[in-house]
Amino acid sequence: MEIVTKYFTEFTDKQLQQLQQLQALYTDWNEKINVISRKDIDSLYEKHVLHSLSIAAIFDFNDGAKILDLGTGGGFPGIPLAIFFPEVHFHLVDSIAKKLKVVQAIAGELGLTNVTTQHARVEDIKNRKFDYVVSRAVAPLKDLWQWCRPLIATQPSQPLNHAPGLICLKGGDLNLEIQESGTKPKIVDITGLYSEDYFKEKFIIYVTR
Ligand SMILES: C[S@@+](CC[C@H](N)C(=O)[O-])C[C@H]1O[C@@H](n2cnc3c(N)ncnc32)[C@H](O)[C@@H]1O
Repeated sequence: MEIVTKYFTEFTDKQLQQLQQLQALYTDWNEKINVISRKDIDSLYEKHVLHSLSIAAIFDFNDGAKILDLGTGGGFPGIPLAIFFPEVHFHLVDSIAKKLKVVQAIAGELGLTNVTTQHARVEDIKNRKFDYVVSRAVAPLKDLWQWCRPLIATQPSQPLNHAPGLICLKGGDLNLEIQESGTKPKIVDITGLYSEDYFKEKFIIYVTR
């Protein structure tokens, strides 16, 4: 938890309480339904919460913005971002129902009223538009962009701080993946955001139309 407040200092008491609750909630739920690898549970705040919040360090989402978390798994990056941005709406989607059961329960126990969930393959979602799609560790950029492009608003409901698009967390050498995606993303190296080794060669990839 201290590792989060070392870098993010503007939390309200309510947000701090929600962040504090995460360790116990994930530990409990993970014993019933495995959503986080056992070795990662001990580094929940570093590898999952801080990594998810790197999006908040770069993007200042407007109140009222609508965000889809594609392949949220156990709720990353969606849950930490929903804590950080209580006025932004997060729709957390995954193709595995039991993972969403955990996410729904955790969002409920945290009292997050800005989170909804949907059990679906994202490419099957029709007639919905979002200002942004966020995603971590789900698929190659080519697939992510193909799946989410139809879901990204061309006419956002309000002026946005950043153009609508896909914002994904990725690591390692991404040259080939980006080349194969046919996109020209903005690449933000987040290594310098935090001093922990885990963040070496970690990037935010931002694709707009
Ligand atoms: C490796 S997990 C990552 C989970 C989470 N984003 C994280 O970083 O901890 C990938 C997740 O993406 C989901 N997924 C993969 N393809 C998907 C699709 N087409 N639509 C919805 N969910 C998908 C899987 O079910 C799985 O839960």
